[in-house]
Amino acid sequence: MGPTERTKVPATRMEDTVTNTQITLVQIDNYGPWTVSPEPRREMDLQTLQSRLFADLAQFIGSRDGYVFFTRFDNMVAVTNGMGRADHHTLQESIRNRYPVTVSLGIGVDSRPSEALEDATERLQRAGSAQDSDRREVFSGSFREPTAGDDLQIAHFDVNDATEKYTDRLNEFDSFIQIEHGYAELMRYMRESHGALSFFVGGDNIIAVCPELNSGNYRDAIDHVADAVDVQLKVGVGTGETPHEAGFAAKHALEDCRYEGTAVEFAAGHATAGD
Ligand SMILES: Nc1nc2c(ncn2[C@@H]2O[C@H](COP(=O)(O)OP(=O)(O)OP(=O)(O)O)[C@@H](O)[C@H]2O)c(=O)[nH]1
Repeated sequence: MGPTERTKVPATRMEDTVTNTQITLVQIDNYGPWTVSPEPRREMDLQTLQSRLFADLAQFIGSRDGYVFFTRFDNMVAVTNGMGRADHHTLQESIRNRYPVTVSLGIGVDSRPSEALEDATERLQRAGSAQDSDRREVFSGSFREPTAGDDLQIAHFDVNDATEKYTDRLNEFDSFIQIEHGYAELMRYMRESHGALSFFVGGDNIIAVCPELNSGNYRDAIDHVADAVDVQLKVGVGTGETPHEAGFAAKHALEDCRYEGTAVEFAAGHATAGD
């Protein structure tokens, strides 16, 4: 099968896979002081720099089948299964060559995404503060073996009928509040219950990097958000060796939800033994 093909599989099959997530924390070095040196810089210039840096990271990491999320822009979280030491060095060098700022990279691997991020973060924190002027371009990581053959699980959540309920009825700010409420509740629940990391990616979409979860876990998450803030979600869940493979399978599973009117669907992003 090609790398972007997928097979729809029952949830029970997904529980047999071994997941391991490699997380890279990208942190702009000494950014706070830079934003006010020698005096405060124009806000839209900072916004331009941040969004261009995110776009460049998305291009670089995406072309290697990884995912990156903008989170707070001065710190960004990437899922980098499939990217090794050399790729990370090239990324750091390329930013240094083209931007007025540099970035530090911490890399961690764990079956729980939150633990992988914790490890990645500790590596940077041990080297000094984000605002130490002499802490630059930290590079510290453990990398997942490319031959490990393990999988990632990525869940693509979407608000049901957001266009009809919000976009076509409410002004943009009130629509945004509704979507943000759903996001805040989901991200907290998934983090606290499962060590999953959920990121708002635009529109009404949230992508979560998850450990091995089953369909009951996802139903509980959806029910929790509906009960807490009255936002109705559906989710496509994908597995694969790279974030792109898993995330692309998740998008197809989400289409299956739309087609079948279900709340949770699973798909595998590559052939598994026995297929
Ligand atoms: N990042 C991202 N955003 C998307 C994607 N698909 C849709 N969107 C965004 O989500 C918005 C709403 O689109 P839909 O989710 O298809 O619309 P909906 O009204 O909620 O309809 P249903 O999802 O079918 O219930 C769009 O305007 C896009 O901004 C996607 O795959 N990725």
